[in-house]
Amino acid sequence: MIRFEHVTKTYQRKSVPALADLSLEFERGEFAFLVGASGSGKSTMLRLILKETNPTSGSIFVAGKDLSRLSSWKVPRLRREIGMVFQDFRLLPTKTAFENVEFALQVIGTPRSAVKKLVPEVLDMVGLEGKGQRLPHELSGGEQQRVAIARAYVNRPTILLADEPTGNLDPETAKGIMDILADINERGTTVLMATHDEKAVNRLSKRVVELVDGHVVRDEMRGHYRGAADESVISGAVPDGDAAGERQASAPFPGGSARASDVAYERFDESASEGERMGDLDRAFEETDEREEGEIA
Ligand SMILES: Nc1ncnc2c1ncn2[C@@H]1O[C@H](COP(=O)(O)OP(=O)(O)OP(=O)(O)O)[C@@H](O)[C@H]1O
Repeated sequence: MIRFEHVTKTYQRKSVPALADLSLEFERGEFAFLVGASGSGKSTMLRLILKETNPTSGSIFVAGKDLSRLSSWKVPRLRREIGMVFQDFRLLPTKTAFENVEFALQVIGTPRSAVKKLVPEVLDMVGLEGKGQRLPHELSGGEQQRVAIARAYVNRPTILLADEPTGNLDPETAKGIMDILADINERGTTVLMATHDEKAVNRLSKRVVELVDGHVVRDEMRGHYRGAADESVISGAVPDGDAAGERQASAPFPGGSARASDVAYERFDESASEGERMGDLDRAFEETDEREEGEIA
């Protein structure tokens, strides 16, 4: 369903690759978490799947298509097969919950009769029955994320990508959101979720892929948020060998060895590039202007 073959991605003006020789496959219908420190490459993986940006080298296959061979006019069609959910919801503020979801169908030319049927159905599915006429600011954070999920799922994408969807939510609200994502996965959609939400990962017990500096350091089928190496860091034990030492030095989470200054720099870089990221749904269907990044498409 999604395959990365020796993918390296180096952004312009960066000496270190965001992803380095990454090879990984996600099967149809799978639910996988991407975990790792800020700047480890999780969002870059999601952007590559959406063809928002291109790899520097290597190949990516999504739903049977080699993205490097996908002509630009076919990119919107690719994105129709992929729903996307963000940490900050990205709803259109002047449109109601119903209209936000409706808009996703309108831009792909769905007939009015189908829109009328599908929007209430999906709003019910995410637990928003009776709240379709509310504007985003009249909804709680959890409810806004439900609208965003409804919008991403309304045309039944084969893949749902979620970038820290519970990052702005309290644990109980986050749990509700995770239940919806699990339900969507049960219905056959492949779900890939980048997250720092330890509880969500541990509760669902799905595949966990951990990235450190653009490398996969762990890939477990029924994984937990922290791997065995992280636990040894927390308990103070120092693993033997260079690789283990290096891994520990890059440990993403509390344990005494996370490189706080590096993380801060990465966050700074990210905020600089925030404008390049995918915005509201209307922009999501537009072609990526790779020239802004100075990349060769
Ligand atoms: N558009 C961009 N231009 C330049 N560098 C970028 C861009 N996007 C990401 N990077 C850099 O690529 C690296 C990986 O970033 P990425 O956003 O993929 O990490 P992440 O694991 O998703 O982080 P977070 O958990 O904070 O979302 C970082 O060093 C980051 O600064």
